Amino acid sequence: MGETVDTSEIAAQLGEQLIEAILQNAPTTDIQSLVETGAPVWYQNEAEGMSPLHAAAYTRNFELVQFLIGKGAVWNAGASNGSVNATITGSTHTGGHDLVDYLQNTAGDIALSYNDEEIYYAIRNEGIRAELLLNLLSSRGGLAPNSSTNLILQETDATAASSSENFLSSKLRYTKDETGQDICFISVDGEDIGVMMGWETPIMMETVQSIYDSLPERDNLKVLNVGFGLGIIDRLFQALPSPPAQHVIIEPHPDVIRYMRENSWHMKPGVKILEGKWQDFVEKEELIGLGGFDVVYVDTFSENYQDLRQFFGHLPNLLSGPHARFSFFNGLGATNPLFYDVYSHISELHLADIGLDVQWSNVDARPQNPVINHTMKSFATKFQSRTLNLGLIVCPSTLHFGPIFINSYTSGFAHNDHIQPLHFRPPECSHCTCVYYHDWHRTKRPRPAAEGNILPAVSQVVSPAAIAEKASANTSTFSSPRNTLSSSTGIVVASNENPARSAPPLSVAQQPSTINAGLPFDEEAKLVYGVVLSLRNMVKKLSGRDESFTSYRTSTYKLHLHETVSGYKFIMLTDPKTDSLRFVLRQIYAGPFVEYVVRNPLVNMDSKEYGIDNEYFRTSVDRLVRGLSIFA
Ligand SMILES: C[S@@+](CC[C@H](N)C(=O)[O-])C[C@H]1O[C@@H](n2cnc3c(N)ncnc32)[C@H](O)[C@@H]1O
Repeated sequence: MGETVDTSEIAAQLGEQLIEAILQNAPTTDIQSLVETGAPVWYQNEAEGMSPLHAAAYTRNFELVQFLIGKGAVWNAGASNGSVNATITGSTHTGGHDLVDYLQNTAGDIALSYNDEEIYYAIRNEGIRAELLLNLLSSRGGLAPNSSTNLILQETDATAASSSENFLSSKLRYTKDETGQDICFISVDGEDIGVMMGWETPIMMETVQSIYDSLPERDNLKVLNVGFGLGIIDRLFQALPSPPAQHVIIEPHPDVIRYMRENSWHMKPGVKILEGKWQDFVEKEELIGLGGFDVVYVDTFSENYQDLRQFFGHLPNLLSGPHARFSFFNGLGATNPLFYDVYSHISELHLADIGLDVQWSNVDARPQNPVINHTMKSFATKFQSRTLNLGLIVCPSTLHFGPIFINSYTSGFAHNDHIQPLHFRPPECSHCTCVYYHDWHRTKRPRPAAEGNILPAVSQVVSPAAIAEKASANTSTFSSPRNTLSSSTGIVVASNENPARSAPPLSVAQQPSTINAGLPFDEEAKLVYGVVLSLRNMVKKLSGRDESFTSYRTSTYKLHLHETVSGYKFIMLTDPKTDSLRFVLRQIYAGPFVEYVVRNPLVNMDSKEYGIDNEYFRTSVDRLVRGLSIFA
């Protein structure tokens, strides 16, 4: 008997070869012949979740991106480590499910992080095409509703945030946030998830204003609102110069209905409350018999795009005529710009199917006084509202083609296979300003920076002994967003706090690290930055071409560099034996940094007075680094 051939292993080898060739900028013809001879374009490696399309996006090779898409590359690879199981919800209120995380960037996200519109649009358009096709197939029964390639159809879990049934039977809590704004929560797995938050008011205001301004007739309006929540939009409808003659609200949740009753909504003139889900009424005389509506607005919770699309199908029966306006709160993939973009377009196309014309407009609805909690953070992106000819769609999150400020380097000297601290600094500084510090392991610890030499939100070097005591059972502690992370081996890390509120500095006697200490870490950072700049310039001069260096090795450490096209640098120092960490640096940049720093409006990247530290970034970087094989 002949030997068994392991085809998956061969595919993996070819896939790796293909990715490597792309990253090495091999000639396009070589890459094409690799694909022609069987290298799988759908391949996604386990170590980094990288696909050929990711690699082409990293190297900004548009021609290759087009070629790979033409050959069947998966546009949303990375959405969940190869098998897509994200749910696109039909309303805003996704219950905090992130569609991607730091290891789950799609190739489109990478293009976006480079501000590469050409590549981004090629991938996005492929996304629209593929998702439309999958929608069509599923609606004709040609595809199982939980196909692993389709973004929209699969429920990720059955918590109250993603299952309508569970949501409707869970307890809701109405309260005020710390800025005094109304907020409505449910608890999912012990975490409070905002169903509706007062800071979304500007989005609702923009919606009502745009609808109202575009109505040819404003008297005797008939308005239908699906999903009361905090009643923000209903209050705004009621506050119009000519309030609706008829105002129908569909709401199924018993706690919301109780809240409505407590606030006398059942008594308001012209208001009719239909207690139940829209699905219960949409074909019933009770609703249809009320006559066509001039305005229909939908903002539910825990429903997905399939539900929303079903609702679209009923619009011709609900709207009063060509002058009528329809709008919905668009949270389609709102935590990821690519999915958001793809699904905004898909909804537009599906609305066109039923004769609705779409117009979009923008609204910046960033919270003025952001409350730092998980829910708020995941939605605290720049908001966008989109106006329709026959309605208005409001969308959280916006495409980010603005400049991206990134500059990072690591400092310190390695021991074992462990990686040393990371520092980030704004690119404009001619001297080194440390805006982030993270250390995993080292024998020769840096000393604390001189007073006044580091920015708020940048870590202080503290005693490993003190840390070790605190975190004895835990090798990595992120107990609070503004907390101290400790590594099992010592040192530092973070405080995102105002120094005045931070823990008091350790006394000299408490600082055993000084005996074996290296330079103060701010000095060390400057030194590394200087070395990198000099080497970079030297390489450029010597090569006489547009060449850059990506690493160098001494007998005691190895320095890895990733420089983005926009000129920012990511640097790590490791043990000299470590293999290339270029991909890891790229991942830190395209993953945690873009996700939690660049796209986080709470981080002021231009600031020379404040660091960029934040819980999500730190946790993601730590998890990414600790997951590396060299860390094992
Ligand atoms: C995000 S809130 C709406 C917020 C509202 N737009 C406002 O301005 O305050 C979602 C509401 O939709 C309701 N809801 C959930 N599923 C629904 C369904 N199938 N039909 C009608 N309402 C639903 C929820 O109970 C909740 O009150």
